[in-house]
Amino acid sequence: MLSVSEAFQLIEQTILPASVCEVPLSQAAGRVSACDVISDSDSPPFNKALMDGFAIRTLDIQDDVRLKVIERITAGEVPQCSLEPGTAIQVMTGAQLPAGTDAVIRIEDVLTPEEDEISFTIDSISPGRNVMSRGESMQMGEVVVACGERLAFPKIALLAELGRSKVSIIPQPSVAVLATGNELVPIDQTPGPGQIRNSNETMLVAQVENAGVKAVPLGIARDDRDDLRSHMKTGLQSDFLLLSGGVSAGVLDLVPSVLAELGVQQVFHKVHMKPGKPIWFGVRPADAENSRPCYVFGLPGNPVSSMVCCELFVKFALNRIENLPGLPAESRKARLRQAHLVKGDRPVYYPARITHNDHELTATPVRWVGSADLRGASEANGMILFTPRDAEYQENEIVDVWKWIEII
Ligand SMILES: Nc1nc2c(c(=O)[nH]1)N[C@H]1C(S)=C(S)[C@@H](COP(=O)(O)OP(=O)(O)OC[C@H]3O[C@@H](n4cnc5c(N)ncnc54)[C@H](O)[C@@H]3O)O[C@H]1N2
Ligand code: MOO
Repeated sequence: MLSVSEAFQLIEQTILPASVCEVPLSQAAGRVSACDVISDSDSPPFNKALMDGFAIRTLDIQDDVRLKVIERITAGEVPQCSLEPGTAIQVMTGAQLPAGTDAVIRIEDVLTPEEDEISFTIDSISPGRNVMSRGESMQMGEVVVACGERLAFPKIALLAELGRSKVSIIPQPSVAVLATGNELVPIDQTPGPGQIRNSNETMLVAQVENAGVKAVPLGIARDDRDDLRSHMKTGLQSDFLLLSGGVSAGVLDLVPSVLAELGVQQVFHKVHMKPGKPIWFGVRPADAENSRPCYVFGLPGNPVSSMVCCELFVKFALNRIENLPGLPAESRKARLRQAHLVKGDRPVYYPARITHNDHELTATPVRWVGSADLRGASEANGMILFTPRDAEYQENEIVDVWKWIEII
């Protein structure tokens, strides 16, 4: 059976990074930049007042003084006067500092703020006080966004400051999620005898969205060739189709054969891991009707199998199409907080609480009884990899972990 690392290699070889496109900056949040962005200007573009007050030249001032106010400049205005000894220019926050001035006295620090004259004490001034110098924040020629960087709101704001109203990005892949199974009912219904709610669909949509990509739920397909075929046809119009259920050895596990009928070529089926062993992956190549390939994951129906396979393989695939490095590269080292015995011969991706403690990560396995135990896994924010071995894993050993969720 395929190993997890062989499965990663096959996914990497099969998925081609998407072509670059140019979009308005307003549509770029969350996307990956397809090029380096180099600043074409200094920021601020001029020496700038950071407080409402009076611009002065500190060198001219020897003692506590009175100065004559010769001009008033608000943000957006350009200074007209130049400073003479014994004068000051009133400035508002954001205004360009007049030539020859090098500090701003805050209006609160002026002793007698009269219409055209001010007085203040020498200790309220020093060169550069309340001033941001030209280029102090950013210099022309600096790389401010690296190719391959995800554009979160701080970088979007910086690109706006730079006037990049259009940016080159890797487009967001489209993802469809389809649950399969006769036993499933929608989550707003009460299951009848032998039935359960379709929790995997909502879970997978949330997981994909946690990776910064929108996913469209397609509902439930019954374990029936015609119903599977018609639902799958819709899903195959996306860049990714995530299926859950129907990939192991049961009489109604029809997913692989219906996918084959629809021209989806199997890349692998079954990986030596727990949970998630029956995972299926394939591709419907681009053809006359479809300009782009569709990559299909048949995720095992057990909720935690689907969850773990999505965290490992689907997220790796999403990163690959966005031309990003990703899992397994994102594994980290953590100190195990309690002894753990691995049963069986498959590497186990075990749900765990990963926390930051002082200067290191620690990992505590949650109480979990297997791939159908969603309640146990719901206490986890990540997973520990336990590779099989005879000896028990000891408390304080260093293990490989993946954090699923950054904020908890
Ligand atoms: N003879 C064998 N039996 C099984 C094997 C095997 O190798 N040989 N593998 C086991 C493993 S491991 C897993 S995992 C499951 C995966 O099976 P399927 O992908 O075929 O999934 P189903 O049989 O359809 O369902 C399994 C389980 O999950 C529940 N389920 C399915 N869909 C959902 C959903 N959308 N939301 C919530 N729960 C769902 C379903 O009711 C079943 O309880 O197969 C083992 N069997
Ligand atoms: O490996 Mo399965 O995924 O045990 O439930």
